[in-house]
Amino acid sequence: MSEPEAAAPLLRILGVVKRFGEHTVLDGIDLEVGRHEVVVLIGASGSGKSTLLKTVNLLEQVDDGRILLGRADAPGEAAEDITDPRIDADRVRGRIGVVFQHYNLFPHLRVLDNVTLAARKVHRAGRAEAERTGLELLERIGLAEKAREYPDRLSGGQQQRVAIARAIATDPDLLLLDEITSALDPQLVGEVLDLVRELKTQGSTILMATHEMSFARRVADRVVYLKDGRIVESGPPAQIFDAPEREETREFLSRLRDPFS
Ligand SMILES: Nc1ncnc2c1ncn2[C@@H]1O[C@H](COP(=O)(O)OP(=O)(O)OP(=O)(O)O)[C@@H](O)[C@H]1O
Repeated sequence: MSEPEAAAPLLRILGVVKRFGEHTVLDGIDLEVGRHEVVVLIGASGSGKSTLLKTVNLLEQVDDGRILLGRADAPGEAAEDITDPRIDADRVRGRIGVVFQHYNLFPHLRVLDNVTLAARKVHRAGRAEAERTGLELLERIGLAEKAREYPDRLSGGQQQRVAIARAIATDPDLLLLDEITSALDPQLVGEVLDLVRELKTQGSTILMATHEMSFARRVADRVVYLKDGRIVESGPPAQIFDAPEREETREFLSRLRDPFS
């Protein structure tokens, strides 16, 4: 499918359905993520947030619908149907940076090598070039002095920032962040939040899932409330958190203990 207009969204999720056996986990999801937009998925445990991110990253195959991914650096170029079964999944994954709840850094590799590994594999960058870029990235996230350390010498928040640096080292078109703060002590959440906000300022396009409403409020351009695999409501944080239009959204938020501090 061709997307000639410069303003075409970077990501278009069109009627996506995902079933596990009899259980329909994504029930016709339509969602667009604009260039440089930060879209945050919220919803109860089991509502389908992670599964949606996994369909975009091709870790799960859709049962119906399509997902189109454009190029960040070439807005006029045709978006690619990444759900086309003939697609090279590894190549598509190389266009998408992913960070999960658990940082998944390689414990036997120093911080710098963790950051450069993907860049070297995906882009076949030489060691010297990858290290230069890796050090710049570590500088950007304020961890240059940890470049030669092993991950277990870093706090959880620092490890998660390294995982984010690793995800952006390949200069991906899209970043997927799945519950990246839920394994962190509350006092470490702020430093990860600051980094995500910085990425946003620098123009990254981000689709993320979180249970932390304060995080969603502070970083999202748009918040999407998912319930039972359907989008109930989507809008700017002020709408969703202060004046939700749907009763179901209001009920979900009122059940949460997080007071959006
Ligand atoms: N591989 C799988 N096989 C079978 N069922 C699955 C699989 N992965 C997810 N599910 C089910 O799909 C539903 C949605 O799960 P998902 O992890 O997407 O929810 P979530 O909103 O991300 O939840 P949480 O907030 O707890 O991470 C759940 O009922 C889950 O048990």
